[in-house]
Amino acid sequence: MASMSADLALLTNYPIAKASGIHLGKRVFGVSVLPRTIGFNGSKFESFATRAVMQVAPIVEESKKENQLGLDVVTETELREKGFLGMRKTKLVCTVGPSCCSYEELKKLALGGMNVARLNMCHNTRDWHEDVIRKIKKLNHELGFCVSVMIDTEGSQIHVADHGAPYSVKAEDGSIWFFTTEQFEGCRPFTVQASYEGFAEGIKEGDELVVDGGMATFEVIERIGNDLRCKCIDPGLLLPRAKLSFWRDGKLVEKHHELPTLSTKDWSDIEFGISEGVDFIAMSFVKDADAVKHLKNYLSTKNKSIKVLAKIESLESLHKLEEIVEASDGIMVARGDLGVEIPLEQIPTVQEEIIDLCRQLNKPVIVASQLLESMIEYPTPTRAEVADVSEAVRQYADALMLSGESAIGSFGEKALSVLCMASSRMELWSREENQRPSVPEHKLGVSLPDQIAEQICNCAGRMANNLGVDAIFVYTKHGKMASLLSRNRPNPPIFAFTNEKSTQMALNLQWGVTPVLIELSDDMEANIAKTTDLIKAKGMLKEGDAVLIISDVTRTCATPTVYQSLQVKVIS
Ligand SMILES: Nc1ncnc2c1ncn2[C@@H]1O[C@H](COP(=O)(O)OP(=O)(O)O)[C@@H](O)[C@H]1O
Ligand SMILES: C=C(OP(=O)(O)O)C(=O)O
Ligand SMILES: [K+]
Ligand SMILES: [Mg+2]
Repeated sequence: MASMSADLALLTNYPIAKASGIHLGKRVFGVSVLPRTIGFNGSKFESFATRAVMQVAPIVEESKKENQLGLDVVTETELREKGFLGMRKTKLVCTVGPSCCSYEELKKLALGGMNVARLNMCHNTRDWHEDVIRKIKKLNHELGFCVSVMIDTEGSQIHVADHGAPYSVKAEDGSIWFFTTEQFEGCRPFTVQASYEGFAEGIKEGDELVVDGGMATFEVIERIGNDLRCKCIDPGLLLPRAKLSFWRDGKLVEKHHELPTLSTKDWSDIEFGISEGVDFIAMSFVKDADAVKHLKNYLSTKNKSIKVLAKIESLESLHKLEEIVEASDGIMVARGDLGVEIPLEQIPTVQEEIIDLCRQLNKPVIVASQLLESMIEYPTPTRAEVADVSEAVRQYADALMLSGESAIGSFGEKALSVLCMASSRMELWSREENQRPSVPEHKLGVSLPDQIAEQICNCAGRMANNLGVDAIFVYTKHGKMASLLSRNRPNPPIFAFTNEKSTQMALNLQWGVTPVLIELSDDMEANIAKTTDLIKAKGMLKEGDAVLIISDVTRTCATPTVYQSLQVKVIS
């Protein structure tokens, strides 16, 4: 007879237990929990992080004094150290949690290359989130960083269940378990609480209940009111807040349509985000374009330019992928929940399809969840994790995201430096050896000016590569031209000069774009002269360097029909 037991001494602490899930997920990941030798690049990662911190610190002070050119301190350091072509293109998002929420810890992540800080509203209190957002704004304001803030809604997670204990619990083969919606304190043997009243609705005898995408599987043997009696048919671990899915005849039983995408709590979190001036709202469990449009309309009535990202994490969202991508300002491939709703072996191809579609439709895309999961616990990643990160970079995702690695892990900074190193390496390889076509076939523009903008950016991308220019400068109000350039994934970095703070913060998520906040006038020649002079004065541009210049703000009365222009300037 099976007994409910805490599994392994290693798994008595919740965060560690969760992290270990990936190692112990028998048929899922099959990586052992044997102590691993730390060698390889361990010391290299460390020295990289230390070096970055040491060298950026004096520049932080300097740039505070005279910062006519709104270039953030981290980019400035990277540019000085590595030159234009050495700049990292892939953007990095870090989830903030208890392991990295102090001012000093956040500063280290900012120095380490965090472009966007993500706050998962599923966890912690309003006061805690407010405190973190204010610290990030303070870092930006006082030390010259440029870290955007994203809140991620809780959404209606109908399939979360808890066994009441803070550690993982083992389900043995043939053991009988009770999944209930009854709320009670503490834990009862063989009893799991489901988070949502209607979780068993539509579920029949013989259906399969799968925990965390395959950690354990049960067969439903009886439905009693809202509750289910189940038999374990594939033993494994139940972690706290485990994700559940139901399967019938090898197909997922879809249930998300039962609840609204944005709950009352989500709306209250959104109001909070608006009042705190966040830059992005990531919507969990998006089912169709309507929810995205609804939130975007709401934000526009409030005159807010907050960007709405749709998280692709359910089968339903895959059915309506194109309309969701079109309606949103960006996408997150939320592999954690997605892996519960589709067979795991489909994740890699689905990820690539989503990334390709986002590029076609010109929306930034983040690849999220379990990128360096073992680093929650260990100071080096598995080789397989580095390969996964590199593959996302090769597929040209705009951004990569850390979850538990930064939120609760002991090696968040190091995990960030692994992302930096692995993405820089793969970007270099892609540039030199990867022959994938750089311009997607899909045409976006409907109006003539939009078509012109798109064609100019497509040509500019090719031209920049063919001419081997050092950098691309784009002058943009709302970021459209900058994103169209980024879409072509050109070799040189794209400097996007804008006079809109919200544009600067939104472009932080876009591949290869360095947003720079600066006063722009109607006189484009004056803008170009001013920005090149400022960059030259900082020693970042020298005689003979070539810059490709694109603008979409030349709609002056003198040249009413010229919407966009493209020129190459060789610095004298
Ligand atoms: N703001 C926070 N406060 C406390 N813990 C957090 C916070 N954000 C994230 N975490 C922890 O980090 C883990 C990984 O984060 P994430 O992947 O965003 O959440 P989830 O596991 O709920 O999908 C969470 O399970 C939780 O334990
Ligand atoms: C990023 C994800 O969402 P969350 O962490 O909010 O569950 C995910 O499911 O992969
Ligand atoms: K969430
Ligand atoms: Mg999720």
